[in-house]
Amino acid sequence: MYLHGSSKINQNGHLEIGGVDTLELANKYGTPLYVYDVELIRNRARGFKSAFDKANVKAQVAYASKAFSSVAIIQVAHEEGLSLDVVSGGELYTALAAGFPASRIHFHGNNKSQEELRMALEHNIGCIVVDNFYEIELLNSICRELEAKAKILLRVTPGVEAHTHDYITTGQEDSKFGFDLHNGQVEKAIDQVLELNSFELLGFHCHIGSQIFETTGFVLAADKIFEKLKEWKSQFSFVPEVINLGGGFGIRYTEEDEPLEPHVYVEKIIETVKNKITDLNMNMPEIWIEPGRSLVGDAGTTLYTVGSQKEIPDIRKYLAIDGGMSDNIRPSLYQAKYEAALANKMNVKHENKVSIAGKCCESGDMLIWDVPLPEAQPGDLLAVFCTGAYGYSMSNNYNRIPRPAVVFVENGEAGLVIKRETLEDIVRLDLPYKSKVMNS
Ligand SMILES: Cc1ncc(COP(=O)(O)O)c(C=O)c1O
Ligand SMILES: N[C@@H](CCCC[NH3+])C(=O)O
Repeated sequence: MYLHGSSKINQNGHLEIGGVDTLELANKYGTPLYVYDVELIRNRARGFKSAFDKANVKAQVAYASKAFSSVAIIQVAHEEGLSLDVVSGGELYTALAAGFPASRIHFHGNNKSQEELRMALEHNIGCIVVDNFYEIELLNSICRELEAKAKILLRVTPGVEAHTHDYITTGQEDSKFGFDLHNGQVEKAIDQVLELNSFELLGFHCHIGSQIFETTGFVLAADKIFEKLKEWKSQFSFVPEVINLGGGFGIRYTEEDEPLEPHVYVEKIIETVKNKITDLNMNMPEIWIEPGRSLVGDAGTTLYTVGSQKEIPDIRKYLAIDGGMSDNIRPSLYQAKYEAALANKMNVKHENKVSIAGKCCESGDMLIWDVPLPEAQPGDLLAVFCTGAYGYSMSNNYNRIPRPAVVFVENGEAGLVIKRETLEDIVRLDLPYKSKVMNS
């Protein structure tokens, strides 16, 4: 059994995270419960940051808050000196509510609304990552109205796509994001933004995919961008201050995954950029990266209470838990794989294969197929590991199931950071039809 970060088996044979017994957590806060190992998040953040510091390279490590956004995690990101990537007014609002410095917030998205762009400008955020021609027009008109100047990166699509273990390079990448690097779109965008007073162009951004286990894709993407920088230097007399190579660094969900340490990705990126600038006789740009999953993914564990079981002789045993695709949609959406254990029976051999079913009214609501566990009883506590990224952030109220609570643990202490939704919350936004008709 692989235990991440500070997780261990304690004297009672229970799973302990951050020095806290998970049974105590389940008793106190109920299940399903997301538990985050804060020390592990801090270590990951320091792994990325210190690799830049050691090389004496100016950098920003921006936490991609889509992986898990809440006031508390953003406060931790701030404490660790990270920057922040947001992709919506909601994520931006959360960041501001957490007191995150606006100057270190970067705003992404392929269809930012007028309201979102206005909010970003009014708070004078650090950078808007402009995605398309419509956004150039829209942002320009809002900048004029507010008499503001926007610091921007242009998002480019380099034609490198990571498929976790390998890469394809395509002439013209089929992506909804960014300006294509190969068909003149980027040149047209640079030309437009350099002409307009509304913009201060800092540089370029690209993101090649997620859950990537090698450095090859980042090197390929940097190669392609730097090839172009040479042309743009003579064409526009423009040399970027910032190159943002996105996120996508992989983590270990199961034994099939073999991620690299954060510093390995960073060192390779620095080496590549340094070689390129020497070739081009250019100053070293600031390097920005945007890890999401690799900061919070394996720091998250979901605790569930075991309920019903169904055995189909010679076929399969189903074990149902008190959550499912409403709190973790990744298995249904991406056939994502996870490992699990019975948190109250950690020293009992995990050797009976069972399949973990959620409680939603959907046959596809299966969390894990064929996972080895001890003989389980109703009331046992199931821990599903590595659920910290895109778990809570993609949770939903399917079947009107309230979303779980979230707890942070560190140094033997636990703190509730997101309350469990209640049944009252479920109907909070509902209005009776008849009275609405009568009142209107
Ligand atoms: C633009 C951008 N930056 C950063 C990320 C974070 O990716 P990950 O969570 O894989 O690090 C994503 C998501 O894939 C993204 O689209
Ligand atoms: N939500 C995806 C990753 C999306 C990355 C954001 N662009 C996942 O859970 O793996």
